[in-house]
Amino acid sequence: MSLTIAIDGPSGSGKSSVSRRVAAALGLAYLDTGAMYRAATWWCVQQDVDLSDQDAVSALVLELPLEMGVDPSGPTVHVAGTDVGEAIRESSISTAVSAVATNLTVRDEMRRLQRAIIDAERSGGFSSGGGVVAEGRDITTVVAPDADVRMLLTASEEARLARRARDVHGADDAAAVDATRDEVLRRDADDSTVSQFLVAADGVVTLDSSGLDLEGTVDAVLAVVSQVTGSSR
Ligand SMILES: Nc1ncnc2c1ncn2[C@@H]1O[C@H](COP(=O)(O)OP(=O)(O)O)[C@@H](O)[C@H]1O
Ligand SMILES: Nc1ccn([C@H]2C[C@H](O)[C@@H](COP(=O)(O)OP(=O)(O)O)O2)c(=O)n1
Repeated sequence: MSLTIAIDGPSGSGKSSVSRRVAAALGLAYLDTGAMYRAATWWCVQQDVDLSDQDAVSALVLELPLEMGVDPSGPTVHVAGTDVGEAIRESSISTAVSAVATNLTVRDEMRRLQRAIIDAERSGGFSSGGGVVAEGRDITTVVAPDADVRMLLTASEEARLARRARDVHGADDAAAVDATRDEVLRRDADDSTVSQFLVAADGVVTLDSSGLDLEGTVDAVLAVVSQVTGSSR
């Protein structure tokens, strides 16, 4: 049986880490849609385009030579044959990505690509039975509102800042948390002008991971999947 799981949430809520593990546990493909917006941003920066020039950014992204690898044990992102998996996580990209992700032509194109990948995986790409865990900001609402399981992963601002500070600066003291505010809070504010990921839409199950560790959050998602699908696969 093919299974599509859609997970949205703000920065640092744990979408990527949790979705990847859920996909591995269920033998499904894993699609990180945020990585696609990051790759588009990397490409525009590489091509020296002014990110505030909406037309120039749109034109470039419509030709984006992007390839997403969806194996949860080693997801990959290639642009024009270059492995950009690490480069797209740099702070310079995190700071710039919302300018590209709020461009509506870019969003249309990214959604088209995301639906194509999800559809291909539904009918058996990575997973023999077919299926995918796709995560981002508008997967439950716009990209795959027909997913079998739709979840909003949340966490308190404090937990999200501390997690991102540990990831980026290796510490969660006051200075590290402060240095992370722009990457988390300003970005969420900008991103939420074009996507609704702070409150669950109708039919979307909310999971607050503030008081859970990674393993506990994965287990909680798997429990929701079992409940919704009526099987533990
Ligand atoms: N309960 C939890 N759920 C998910 N991630 C957690 C949890 N506690 C700590 N973390 C850590 O927080 C970070 C979450 O980052 P990430 O998965 O990139 O979030 P997002 O994709 O939502 O921005 C990871 O380093 C992860 O290991
Ligand atoms: N479906 C999506 C996924 C991500 N985005 C945007 C919002 C984010 O600022 C960037 C990067 O997303 P990503 O999930 O990598 O962000 P995190 O750093 O994990 O919080 O892309 C989006 O607009 N729609």
